[in-house]
Amino acid sequence: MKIADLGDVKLHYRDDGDPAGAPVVFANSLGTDLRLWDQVLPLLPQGLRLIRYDKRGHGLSDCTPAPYSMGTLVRDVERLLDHLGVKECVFVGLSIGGMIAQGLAVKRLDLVRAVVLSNTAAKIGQPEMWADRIKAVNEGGIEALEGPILERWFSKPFRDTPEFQAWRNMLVRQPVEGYVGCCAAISGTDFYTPTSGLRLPLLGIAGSEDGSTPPDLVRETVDLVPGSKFHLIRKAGHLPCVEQPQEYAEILTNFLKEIGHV
Ligand SMILES: O=C(O)CC1=CCC(=O)O1
Repeated sequence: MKIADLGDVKLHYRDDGDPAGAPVVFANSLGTDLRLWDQVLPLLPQGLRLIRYDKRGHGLSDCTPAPYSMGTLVRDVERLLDHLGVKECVFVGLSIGGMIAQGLAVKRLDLVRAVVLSNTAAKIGQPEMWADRIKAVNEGGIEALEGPILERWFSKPFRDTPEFQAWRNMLVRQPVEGYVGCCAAISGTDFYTPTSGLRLPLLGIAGSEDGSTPPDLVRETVDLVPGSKFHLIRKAGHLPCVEQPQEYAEILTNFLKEIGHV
């Protein structure tokens, strides 16, 4: 098991693939851990260095007291990548992971040469909505909201599969502190202006059934950066890397090839 001790927080991460290969870094969504990418990584080309991590309050990383700020979450991965000696990675971020991707790209262009913004936006939801969610989860646990969350995460057919139950388990076992900590970080984030200034290769990915960050919202952010590409995955909700891993890996592979990362 790999743990990076960053002083105020210890982060759990995995560093797979070719240690000398071009790095690709993956950041997970709210309420999920690095297993989010389990089905995609084996389908990517050989020769890449594949790094993923559990953000603060999630998975096996430390769960520090809420609330968190987006600045803290960006600084965590910045320090993790410095610790690992990573430069010029392709950063793939899903949902809050995609917000972290935007924040990191704006701050550290030496670390990020291209971004994949999956099921994310420069701004997700309104502060009132996040305040309601934080209150509901603090009072009733994640189970209080699991139904609507899982409906946003997955398309109806997927919710009838045995695999669905495992993802539900991941969600409801998520520590409340880490969950509401990250809700606060999302609530306080509006990256429209900084993201508009980015000039780097960018691929946007959306899921046709995504109830959290619908395709039009993802597209709006992707279009802030001239020359960006956009791909809609059908028959998938907020987590297309889970529902359609083959297509997800294919789109990502094509992008990595186009920008000469493989
Ligand atoms: O729970 C949701 O609505 C999905 C989600 C929003 C931000 C994130 O990271 O996941």
